[in-house]
Amino acid sequence: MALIDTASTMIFTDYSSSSSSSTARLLLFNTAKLRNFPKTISTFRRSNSLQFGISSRTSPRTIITHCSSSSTSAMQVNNETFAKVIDGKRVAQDIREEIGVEISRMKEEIGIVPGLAVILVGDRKDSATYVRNKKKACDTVGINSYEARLAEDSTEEEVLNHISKFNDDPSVHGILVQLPLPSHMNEQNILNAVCIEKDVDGFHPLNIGRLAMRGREPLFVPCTPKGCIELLHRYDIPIKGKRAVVIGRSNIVGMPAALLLQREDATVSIVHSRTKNPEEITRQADIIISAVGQPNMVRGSWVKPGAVLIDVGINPVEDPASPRGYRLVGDICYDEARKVASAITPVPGGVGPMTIAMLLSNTLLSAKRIHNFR
Ligand SMILES: NC(=O)C1=CN([C@@H]2O[C@H](COP(=O)(O)OP(=O)(O)OC[C@H]3O[C@@H](n4cnc5c(N)ncnc54)[C@H](OP(=O)(O)O)[C@@H]3O)[C@@H](O)[C@H]2O)C=CC1
Ligand SMILES: Nc1nc(=O)c2c([nH]1)NC[C@@H]1CN(c3ccc(C(=O)N[C@@H](CCC(=O)O)C(=O)O)cc3)C=[N+]21
Repeated sequence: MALIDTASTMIFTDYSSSSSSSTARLLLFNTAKLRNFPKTISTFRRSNSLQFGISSRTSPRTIITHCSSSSTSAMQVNNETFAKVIDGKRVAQDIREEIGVEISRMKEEIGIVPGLAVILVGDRKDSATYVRNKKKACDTVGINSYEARLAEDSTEEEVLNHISKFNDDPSVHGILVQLPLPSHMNEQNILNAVCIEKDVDGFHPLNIGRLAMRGREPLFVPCTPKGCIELLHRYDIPIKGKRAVVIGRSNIVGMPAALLLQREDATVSIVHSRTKNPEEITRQADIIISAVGQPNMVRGSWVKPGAVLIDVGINPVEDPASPRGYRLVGDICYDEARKVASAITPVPGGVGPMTIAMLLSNTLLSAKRIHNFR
């Protein structure tokens, strides 16, 4: 268990008020394995003996570090140029409107309404929130949503039965199994069972394999990496011939993001937890996509002047001033990096909303393909 005192908490809060603080101390949760954060934090709050800490169910590691902007703080008020903010929330909204128009056209012309089925296993609060948000997003564009909720102690077979039912259901065009799954389940078996024509997450090995191969086309591209590239396109940020660095190599974000950048003719390097001197590599990048799950890991000094920064990380950090008791920050130390970069995505309001927009887009794409509608 880690402890933090009230004084540190105060300094931490100062950081959120951004421009006036030159040095801030943050309590950093190691959230790579801590996606049930609202639950975890409410657990902290119930504890009398701790201000906050990491529960034993999650990561044992609490890091306290600095995310300062001291090298540039002298110029903070005057003469400072800030990176353009890549507004994922706005772009996602535009995309949703475009999708809504297409869905109406499809319904009018062939009487088909796309359907998305989500399978949620267990009672993680964050997963339940994501699933609720996906359902709301479906409602706003006119996609029918179907949901299967299974108890934490369900068997793999029960999950496979639901997948099989949705595979066979003609009103379902997309199937998403919310991750992570309970640890007693074999994620590979379950993701393999989703038929590739309905694999709107793009996590099936055949879709990933095709993404990796030249001359092959996946039926679906994973939503988060697709959203990152879409943001670059919509902001007219060139990728071809650029040096791109992806931080993180997970199956769902880092690895497919690197493959997509390569498909866009970037020269790609991948930084992971075993990389030595990652900042030497990131400093060469024209484009950085960070998907690590370490709050504020990428400092201003890691960034080449003028680079474009896409921050996938969603990391909860304690914030007593926030109604939820925490707030979300990215992997990139935003206040430092925006003084060096030419463009940057915020957290929240950057990649997150794009992930959901891409899920809707993949569901529409699937329904169009299945019904041969152009
Ligand atoms: N905005 C969105 O829509 C989404 C956001 N996310 C967020 O993105 C982040 C990453 O998610 P995900 O890919 O699923 O996470 P994973 O934990 O699966 O992967 C994290 C990756 O980061 C690498 N890594 C961990 N620590 C370091 C370090 N200190 N230096 C360099 N690399 C490191 C790991 O390396 P190694 O392989 O060596 O272990 C791993 O490849 C999380 O914050 C998650 O919440 C995720 C999905 C969607
Ligand atoms: N099968 C599967 N597919 C996924 O795509 C998948 C998953 N499992 N498991 C969990 C991760 C995480 N993820 C996010 C989606 C949206 C936001 C999002 O909209 N975030 C908002 C903030 C929301 C808030 O304020 O809580 C934002 O960044 O602005 C974040 C994260 C999808 N994931």
